[in-house]
Amino acid sequence: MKKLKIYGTLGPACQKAEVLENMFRTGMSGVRLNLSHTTLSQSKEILGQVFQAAQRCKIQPEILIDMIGPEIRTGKRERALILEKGKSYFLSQLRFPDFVKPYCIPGQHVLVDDGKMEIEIQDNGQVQVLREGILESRKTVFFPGVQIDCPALTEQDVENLRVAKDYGVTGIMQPFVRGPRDLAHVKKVLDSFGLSLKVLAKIENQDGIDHLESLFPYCDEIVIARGDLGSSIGLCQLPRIQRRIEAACHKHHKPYMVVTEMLDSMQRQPTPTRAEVNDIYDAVIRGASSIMLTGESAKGKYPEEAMRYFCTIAQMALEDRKI
Ligand SMILES: Nc1ncnc2c1ncn2[C@@H]1O[C@H](COP(=O)(O)OP(=O)(O)O)[C@@H](O)[C@H]1O
Ligand SMILES: C=C(OP(=O)(O)O)C(=O)O
Repeated sequence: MKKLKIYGTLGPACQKAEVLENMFRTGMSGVRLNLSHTTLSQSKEILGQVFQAAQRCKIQPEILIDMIGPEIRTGKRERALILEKGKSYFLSQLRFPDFVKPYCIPGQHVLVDDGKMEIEIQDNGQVQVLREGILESRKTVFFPGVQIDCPALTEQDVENLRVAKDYGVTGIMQPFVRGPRDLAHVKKVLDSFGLSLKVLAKIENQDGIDHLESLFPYCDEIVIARGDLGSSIGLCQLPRIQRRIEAACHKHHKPYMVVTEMLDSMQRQPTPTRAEVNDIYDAVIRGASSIMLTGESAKGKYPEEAMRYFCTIAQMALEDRKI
């Protein structure tokens, strides 16, 4: 049986070598750097700490970079914007990228930050808040029912790939894969830089689901990216779609990762919920090849404790999987 890989997302909460060392000691196999929030050259210090911590634990760490790709996000902001239910705000306050402006027509609903917030576009350059929340920097934006065309890789992505070798990157996560063409394009860019990195295809919308099996020859691993996937297909559909993707991967012997909100409550509390411990055990016993923490390790209050729970439960499920 193959070893389970366990990842943590890098961010301000875990950027100390001691914190990273504790995470490696409890069983973390590698890290993911989300390049929607930073660049490789801005992450030199944190990656240096990753290698230092891994070396102390005699681990060769996996370094995954998550590309910007066709993902749509709000702009950077120094201070969070509180969006109150029922209130109106200027669209410009939300800092959507310019290329989505033609789709901002009155009546259009938009999900923000993996659907935590929802707004409706109005006819006076304003939006009304349907589901309230706090809008921080660079959060995901999803227009239900609208096809927005974007390139597979942005210029920033290509620049990050150009220097990937210098930073010890071992794999790339391609967001919102819409079909084999996206992965063929990624492969072409990797080849042009002489990179032979592992390619992980993130399934985040209906296009990805519809083309799933045709992606298998073009990637090393499938990622069930439940954050954006939940917004795209509707949260109530998520469990059945997760299981369908898992079944297709098993049928074709394709490794897959399960990710997002696996220990979400541990961003704020030192212990997980019963549902979360079940989710981790279930994902591993059903055959995930890897699992990953996101906000819990990147910006949560308890990154080490979260990784400890994550690894302990995953290890237990892995032992039970042998039965
Ligand atoms: N490299 C980083 N620098 C600063 N903040 C980060 C970084 N990576 C992640 N974060 C923070 O942690 C949150 C959760 O991480 P992640 O799941 O990767 O992002 P998102 O949910 O935005 O896709 C991000 O929204 C962001 O607030
Ligand atoms: C991991 C995910 O991607 P991102 O953090 O880029 O939204 C997700 O959508 O589940």
